[in-house]
Amino acid sequence: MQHLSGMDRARSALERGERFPAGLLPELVAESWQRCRDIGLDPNATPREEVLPFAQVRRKREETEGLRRLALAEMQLLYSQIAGSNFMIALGDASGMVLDTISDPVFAESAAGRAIIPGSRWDERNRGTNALGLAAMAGQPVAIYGREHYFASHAHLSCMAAPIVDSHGRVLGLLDASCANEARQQHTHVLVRMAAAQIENGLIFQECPESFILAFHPRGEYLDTLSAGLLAISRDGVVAALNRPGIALLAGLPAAAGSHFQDLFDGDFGRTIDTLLNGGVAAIRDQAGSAVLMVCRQIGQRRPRLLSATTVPVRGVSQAGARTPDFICEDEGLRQAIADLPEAVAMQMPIHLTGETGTGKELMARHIHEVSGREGAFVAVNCGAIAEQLFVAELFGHERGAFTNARHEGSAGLARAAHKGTLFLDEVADIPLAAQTALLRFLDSMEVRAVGGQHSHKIDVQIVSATNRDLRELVAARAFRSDLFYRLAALTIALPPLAVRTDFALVAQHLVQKLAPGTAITDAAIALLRRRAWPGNIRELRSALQKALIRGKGGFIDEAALDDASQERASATACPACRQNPLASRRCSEIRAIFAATEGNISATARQLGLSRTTVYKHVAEERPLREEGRP
Ligand SMILES: Nc1ncnc2c1ncn2[C@@H]1O[C@H](COP(=O)(O)OP(=O)(O)OP(=O)(O)O)[C@@H](O)[C@H]1O
Repeated sequence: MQHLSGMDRARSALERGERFPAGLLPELVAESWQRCRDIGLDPNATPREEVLPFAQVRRKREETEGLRRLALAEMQLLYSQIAGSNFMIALGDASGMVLDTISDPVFAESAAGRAIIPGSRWDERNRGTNALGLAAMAGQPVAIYGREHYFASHAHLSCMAAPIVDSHGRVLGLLDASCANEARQQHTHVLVRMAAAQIENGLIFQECPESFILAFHPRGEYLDTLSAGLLAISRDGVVAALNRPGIALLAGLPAAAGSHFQDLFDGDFGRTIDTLLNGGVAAIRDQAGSAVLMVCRQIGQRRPRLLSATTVPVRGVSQAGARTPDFICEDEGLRQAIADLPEAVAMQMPIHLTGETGTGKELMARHIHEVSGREGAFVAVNCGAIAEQLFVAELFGHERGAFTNARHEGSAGLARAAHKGTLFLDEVADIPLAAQTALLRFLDSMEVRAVGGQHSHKIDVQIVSATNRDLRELVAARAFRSDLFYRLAALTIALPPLAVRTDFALVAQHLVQKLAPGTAITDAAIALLRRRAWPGNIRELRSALQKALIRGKGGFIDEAALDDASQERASATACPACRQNPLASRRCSEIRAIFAATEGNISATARQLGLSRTTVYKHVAEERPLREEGRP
């Protein structure tokens, strides 16, 4: 007989409507299954995917503004801690409605990722047993692994949620990390709980600017940790707020807002504050007789002021920026295109980069220099910016007074400056014809002779060139020497336009971290940006994000922080077949917006979204006329 695991037995009891044998499931899960069954949910049915209208999401976001600002900063940090493991971090309101998500792009594209969106409701009645819904109901951290989810269709997920609670014990919101079941990591649960605790502490600072904030713990080395009790207290010694560890440490005492310092601690409030304000650590006893050490974390201000996001103590936000390398290259096509780089640079093959403006040609050239490990300098020459008559002298140098306007002391030239390094010839299509011959001669011999000089110098450089023009066309028009073209383009790498890059989300995330380390950008904001056309490519995205950072005053970028150009694209409508279903229509409008952004290119849309061309076609079929390329 086949051996059945505890979970198999529990699920089979669930499906047959029988009692769940004791001990097979965590108690919270068994109770939740029972409630779901009692309200008639069928575990094998498709869960109700209720998504509330955006106006409601916006209202909720406004109500929870302070919480959201802190939470998004923490979510961004969590994102950087667990990045690369196929997961999503969501902020929910107290009822389990999703307000914002930040996710790994792989998860965002999965069916679950597309279901956990702002406005989606994850309460038990809608989605059966799940971490967000259960944490909302139980008011405590909950992890639901795989088949513990009530609905069989959620069995591939693992979710961990922790409530964010104020000092009255009210649940203010929920933090959730969801991932593919096989990718789950034990420490994620701990990280989520820590992040929730960090937000709770942040809220105390944010909401009590006039109070002293005191940290206490029986052991000094814990005063700086999340285990420390935090106590916000007025100048008169009245407690304004306490965090959860504080309540736990003072168990049995009236540890709540409204109590007086002396109800909790055996010591004079004024004298204790004096010690603390002198930078000291106060060693006192609580009223139950336990010794604690206490320090002051905030001196209350006399008048209230608005705390800006930066004054709220948020844990090591700059780490997020440090983690990210400068060069993002997760686009599959681009990765393939650069797969041969190490061999090419080992053989010192000239590499030619093509791509529209702002697609990252110069950064790629720098990356090539890095890959080559060459010890010399990276020297960039903007070929379009040097006057024709000076080109050869600038590149190869000149002797003293070799020509009118020659620098008095002469110059070794840019090519020699790149000796043992990389010479990057940007805008190479603009090299004057006469200079092309000199360049070709140099590439053949790797020898440089300065204008007016007698001697040649052998140099050792890696050549990288770039242009956003079509060199082949220039060759055909005889504006560029064909032999030079072939010499330069031993290996050609084409940088894709931003609109078709499959790693768009990572590029956006990265740019935000470069511009403002630790600042969160939500999935919804990235989805809107992704739908836009980007003629200026990554450079244009960078300035759009810069503007969003200025507009989004909360220290994060969400949909509202984006400019009108981004919002307009959001209104792309779904196809007639999808219009009735909120989730389907959201996905469909995304497909249609990207289709528009890529100028009706079905392959590019499919590639960017990881869909088949047939699927894309289904959603855009009535958008005639399709381009040649656009036929499925
Ligand atoms: N792969 C990438 N990852 C992260 N940032 C990038 C990437 N590629 C480019 N950028 C950023 O985009 C901006 C434009 O890049 P870059 O100057 O390299 O483009 P370009 O193609 O050389 O532009 P142009 O043709 O106009 O000279 C820069 O701020 C750069 O740091």
